[in-house]
Amino acid sequence: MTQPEATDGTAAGQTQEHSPREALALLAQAAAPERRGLVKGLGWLAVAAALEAIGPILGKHFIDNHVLPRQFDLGAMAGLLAAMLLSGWVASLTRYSQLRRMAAVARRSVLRLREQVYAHVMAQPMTFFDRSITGQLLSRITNDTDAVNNLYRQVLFVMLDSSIVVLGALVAMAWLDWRLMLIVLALVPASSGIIWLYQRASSGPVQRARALRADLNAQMAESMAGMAMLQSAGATARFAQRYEAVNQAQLGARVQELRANAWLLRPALDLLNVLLIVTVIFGFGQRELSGVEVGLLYAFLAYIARVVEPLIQITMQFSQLQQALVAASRVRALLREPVPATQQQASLTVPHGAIHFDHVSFGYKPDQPVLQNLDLKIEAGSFVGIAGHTGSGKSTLLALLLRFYSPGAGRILVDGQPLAQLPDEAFHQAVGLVPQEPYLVAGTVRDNIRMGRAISDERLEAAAKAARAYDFLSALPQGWDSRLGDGGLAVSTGQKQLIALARALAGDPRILLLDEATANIDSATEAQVSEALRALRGQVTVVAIAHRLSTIREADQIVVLNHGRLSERGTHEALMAIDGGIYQRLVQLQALED
Ligand SMILES: Nc1ncnc2c1ncn2[C@@H]1O[C@H](COP(=O)(O)OP(=O)(O)OP(=O)(O)O)[C@@H](O)[C@H]1O
Repeated sequence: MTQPEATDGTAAGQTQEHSPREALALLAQAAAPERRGLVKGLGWLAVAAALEAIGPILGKHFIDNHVLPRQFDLGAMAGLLAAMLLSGWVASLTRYSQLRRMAAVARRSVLRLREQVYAHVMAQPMTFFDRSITGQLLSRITNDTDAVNNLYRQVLFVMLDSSIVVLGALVAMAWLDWRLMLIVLALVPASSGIIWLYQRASSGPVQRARALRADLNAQMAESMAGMAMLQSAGATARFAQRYEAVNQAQLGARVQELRANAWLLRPALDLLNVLLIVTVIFGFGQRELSGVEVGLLYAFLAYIARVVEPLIQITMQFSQLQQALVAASRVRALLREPVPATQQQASLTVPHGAIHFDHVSFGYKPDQPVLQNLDLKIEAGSFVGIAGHTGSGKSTLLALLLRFYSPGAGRILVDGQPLAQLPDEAFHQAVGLVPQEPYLVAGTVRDNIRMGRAISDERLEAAAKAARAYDFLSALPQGWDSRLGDGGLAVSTGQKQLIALARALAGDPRILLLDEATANIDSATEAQVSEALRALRGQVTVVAIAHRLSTIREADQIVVLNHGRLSERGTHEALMAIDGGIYQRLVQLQALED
């Protein structure tokens, strides 16, 4: 099948809106089943912040009531000190246990989210994958959901926890002296201003680094998928150079981002801290410094120390937070991609396997018809070969039968029932496919034919016999327990193709589709495939696209497509009798090639 063209990086329908609201909605949705646990956790964090806020007030009492008036009431002083220590410890313990609880909620939420995204992508129609670039899709499922994990950690731990601490300290300060509290409160807009400046300086590099990273992933996935082509074309060095260049650019963008952090963000926040302390001390200097004010000064300095660190924490996480928000909104956009509604009827089955293309038209793009008004009846149990020039629509016809796409006009009937209405299970049971590129999984011969289906060993062997694969499989070093696929035995393309045929037949299909299954195999194996197809006559409807016309020579009916229209139809002999016909010319061309 012709490879789809990738025009842009995003799957269609994926608007690139990166609003924080979208991202937060995603978090809320993924954590929804654990809302109670989260609310409880937040409640306990508030208790911890309140306990922490008590410390400096106790310290103030200690100074004002005991140290300055020189009232060394040992019992009361020990009580105050113990209360300070205890409240600190209990606060730390509470905070630690709640943060652990939230980390677990985050892990479980991301797990759920990843499963949801995967299932959603799997449910997409083929047109979605035509529009997406595999590497970017992979990156979306793995990296972006990882980034959502980060977002959880940051939103829940840094942002919420730090905000609660800041709030607790501000309330305590207001209670002590609201005017001084207002001075400290100025810290919030001042640090927001710094964040804004920082964002402006770093958003370019942040976006660039992110885009380049996605590019790196996409390049890697594409290179792996096309390794044979790259190596045979001697293009590996060039691709490595391209990868290196993007890698360098990504590093450059990251360094720029870190520079903005090191030269702007941290020094500015430190300066702010110093300014604040100076202002508060100056504020005290303006008053008549009575004894009582010393305790207050102590409490305020203690609170400032507590407020500044969480605020710095919030701001320092900002660039990561930005990335995580972008990733989360992308995941949400992916989840918004609509899954087409099916009108399947549970009662339908495929008892025979007769196919009727009832005036079917189809185009991948609305204005470019690929199949035009195709009217074709295929009897149950018959063998039909599809031939035609390259690009004539053969693979497209098969893609429609496989329900990868739906006809634009007309309909496809199987045993008189609309193909679209067959329930998935009945459809997969009824239709077997042998693709052009046979595909082996890492596992034994049995695993490779069974493919996780509940099929008895006897049935597997019968399928292997029908596919003419039994003899060579049994002769492998460990017979049917030999390992194939990644890290397993190397078998020839022809042998892989016989395994693929056995796999398709093991499911006992009513309809068997072959997509250029004999294009890359030797003549001896092709003869075996032809023999197998002959033997299926009367039992299974076979629709075979064959570039190699000898495979379909004995078909009951050969259908020739030309620019998406049915142009000739008949047995090999009948079509060869059409002088100047497309089929005749294709056969002659092939004879010349051979
Ligand atoms: N996924 C796709 N998206 C857009 N256009 C496509 C897609 N697949 C095929 N086409 C276009 O549809 C037309 C028919 O292609 P198709 O693959 O069905 O032809 P074919 O007869 O099977 O060709 P070949 O023998 O080369 O496999 C071509 O013009 C092709 O470019």
